[in-house]
Amino acid sequence: MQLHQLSEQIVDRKNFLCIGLDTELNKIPKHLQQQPNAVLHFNKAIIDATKDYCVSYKINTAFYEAMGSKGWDILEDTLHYIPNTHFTIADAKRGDIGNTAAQYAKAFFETLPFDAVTVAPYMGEDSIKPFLEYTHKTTIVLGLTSNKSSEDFEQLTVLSKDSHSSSSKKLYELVIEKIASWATPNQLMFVVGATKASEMQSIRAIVPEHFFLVPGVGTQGGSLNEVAEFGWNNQIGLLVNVSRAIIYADASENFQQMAAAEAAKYQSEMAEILNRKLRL
Ligand SMILES: O=C(O)c1cc(=O)[nH]c(=O)n1[C@@H]1O[C@H](COP(=O)(O)O)[C@@H](O)[C@H]1O
Repeated sequence: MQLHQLSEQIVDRKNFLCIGLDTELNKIPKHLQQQPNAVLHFNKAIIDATKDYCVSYKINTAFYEAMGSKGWDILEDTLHYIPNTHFTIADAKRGDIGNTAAQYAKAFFETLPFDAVTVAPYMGEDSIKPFLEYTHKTTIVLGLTSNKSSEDFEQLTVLSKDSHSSSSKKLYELVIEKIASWATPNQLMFVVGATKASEMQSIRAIVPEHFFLVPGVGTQGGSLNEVAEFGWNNQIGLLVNVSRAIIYADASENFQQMAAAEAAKYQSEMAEILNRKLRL
């Protein structure tokens, strides 16, 4: 699925919710933990329960890599279980020199049929371009991340020079501005954390047309209304990820109903925002 199709799904399904499948064996309901292939079983149950309330699933590869080769099989089986009406993201945060980046791109876009992959931009152009060569896929670049440590590097003020002038900017602003010139908004998204909603407005001014992947609503405390207030663009432009607050909504035998109820709550808040914004 490409980004224009994701926009259509958002309007049709009346939500811009991405559910993060950050599954850990010791956090899933106790009664499932002893079953063979418990993590896959849990993921399928969560997808069955929530697919009507979201438009996307994000599989954070770390949770599967941590399980060894069995984990990679579960990741693959989970991906194939997701309906093709949903936008699929490999949250892998890759970033390496050109020939290695080309192998990462092949891994997530060819060997595995993900629609999108997250990448870390700090090794520069040759680490991103191999992903952008897949013009029918989406590359999601970390912009301003939701964690406190984004202060360490992303938020540093740097001097930006070209042949005519120099000005000071935040490093993440420079990164977003430069990378936006490497591909069209049809194949490029930026991660902007929901915990950084106030900065979202100035990022929108740099990239008015791009989709943002917005993690940090839910357990990390970001506000959905603030995200909609500051991150909205004229094509909606927002995909909000929630992981733990939905998938671990309940640890009892009712976990599916409770995950569905939590996802439905986000969906209806988003439907209200869409109604309000699209009427303007
Ligand atoms: O790229 C991401 O998805 C990401 C970027 C970021 O700035 N902050 C962030 O939390 N994430 C991811 O988004 C998910 C957030 O999970 P919850 O806090 O449980 O909703 C995790 O998979 C994180 O790795």
